[in-house]
Amino acid sequence: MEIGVVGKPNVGKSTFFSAATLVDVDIANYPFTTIEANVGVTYVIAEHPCKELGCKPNPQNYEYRNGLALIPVKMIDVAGLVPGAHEGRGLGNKFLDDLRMASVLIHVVDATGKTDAEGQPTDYHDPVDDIEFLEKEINYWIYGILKKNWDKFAKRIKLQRIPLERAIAEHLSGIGVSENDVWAAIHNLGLGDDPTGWRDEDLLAFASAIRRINKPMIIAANKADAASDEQIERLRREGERRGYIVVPTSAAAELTLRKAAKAGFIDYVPGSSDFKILKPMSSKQEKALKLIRERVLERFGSTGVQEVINRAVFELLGLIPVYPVEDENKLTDGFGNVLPHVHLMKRGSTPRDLAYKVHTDLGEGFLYAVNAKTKRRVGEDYELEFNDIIKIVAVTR
Ligand SMILES: Nc1nc2c(ncn2[C@@H]2O[C@H](COP(=O)(O)OP(=O)(O)OP(=O)(O)O)[C@@H](O)[C@H]2O)c(=O)[nH]1
Repeated sequence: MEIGVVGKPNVGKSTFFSAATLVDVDIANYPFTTIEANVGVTYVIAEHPCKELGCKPNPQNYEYRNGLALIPVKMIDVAGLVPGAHEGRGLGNKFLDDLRMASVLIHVVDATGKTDAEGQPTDYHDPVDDIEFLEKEINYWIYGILKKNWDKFAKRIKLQRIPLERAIAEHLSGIGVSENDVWAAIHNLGLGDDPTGWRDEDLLAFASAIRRINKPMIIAANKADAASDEQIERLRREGERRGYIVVPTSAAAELTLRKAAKAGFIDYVPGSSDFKILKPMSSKQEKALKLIRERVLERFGSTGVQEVINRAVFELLGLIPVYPVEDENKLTDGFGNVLPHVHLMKRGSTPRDLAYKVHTDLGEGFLYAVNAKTKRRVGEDYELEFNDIIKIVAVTR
C-alpha cells in the first residue's frame, strides 16, 4: 500500500512530501528496503490499544508516543503533473509510472488560487478546476491503455468466451486493477457484457469509474494559512459535491514544526493541535512558531497534513490496525514483547487473513483465533475491528 502525493507545480506538493516524510526514526527497522529518491516513509497515526488497556508496549514495526501508534507507510512524490501528462507531456511517463504504484492519492491544490494551470503565479485561478483536471488526466490515461487494440481485444473476448472481468483486469493489471474493480465499474455503469458493443464514450465512462474505485483521492486544500475562510469553504463545498474529502492544510507549517521537533526545540506530535517549547531558540524562530500557532493551529485545529494522511488510509482505503499476539493474557509475542507488531488490514478482513499476513504457514494451518480484549474465541467469519488484538491458533507442520 502506497500513498501518492500529486499536484501541479508550485502548490506546495514538495513541501507536503518533505513534511510528511520527515520522521525522526531509523527506517532501517522497517521492511521498506531500497527507497528511491521520490519514495519516503510517513506515518498513519491511531490511538494505541494500550491507552485503553493501560499496558506498556514494546513496538517493533511501529512507533509509540503519548498513547498513539505511529504506523509507517510508504509515500510517493508523484512529480510532473501538467496538462497533457497522459500524452507524455512534461514528465508524463514518469508521472504515470509513479501513479501506477499508488493505491490512494493525496491531491495537493493551492487553496489561495495564486497558482495557474501550469504552475505559474497568477492573481486568481479556481482550484476546483485543478480537481477536474487531474480527474481528466487519469481518466484519459486509463482510457488510453484500454483503447489500445480495443476492437481486436473485444472480439477475442467475445469469440473465445473469456470472462469479461478477468480479461479487462488482466489488461489493466499494470495499474493494479482487480476483477472486483472491473465488475463494480461495469455494474455501476450498467454496461452490457458484450464488449464489442461498447462505444468510445462507454470506454471513457468505464475509465472514469475505474479511476474512482482504483485511485481514490483526497484533497489537501494547501496554503490554507494564506487562504480566506471563504476560499476554503468554497473549495470544501465544491470538492464534497464531487464526492471528495477536503482538508485544509498548511504543509509549510507542518514542515517547520517537524524540523523544530527534530532539532529538539519543541515537542510536537504530528496531527496535534499544539506544541510545547523545550529549549530556548532565536527570537525569529520563536516568532515563526508563534505565527503557526495563531494562524494555523488555533484556526484549523492542526496543520491538516496528518489528518489528510490518516483519512486517506483509514477512510478511503478502509484499513484498520490490528495487533497479533501469541499470549492473549499478557498481550505478548513469544519473547515477552507487549504488542510488538501491528498490521494494517482491509476492513472486513478475517483472522485468517491476518494469519496469512503474519506468515503463510499460520494462514494455511489456521484453526481459530482468540480476541484478546474479550477473551472470546472467534472463527473465520469474524470481521476484524479497529485496534483488535488477536491470538491465532494454528496447526503447524
Ligand atoms: N503560505 C504557504 N506557502 C506554502 C505552503 N506550502 C508550500 N508553500 C510555498 O509554495 C511554494 C511552492 O512550494 P513547493 O513545495 O516547492 O511546490 P511544489 O508543488 O512541489 O512545486 P514543484 O516543486 O515546482 O513541483 C514555496 O514557496 C513554498 O514555500 C503552505 O502551506 N502555506
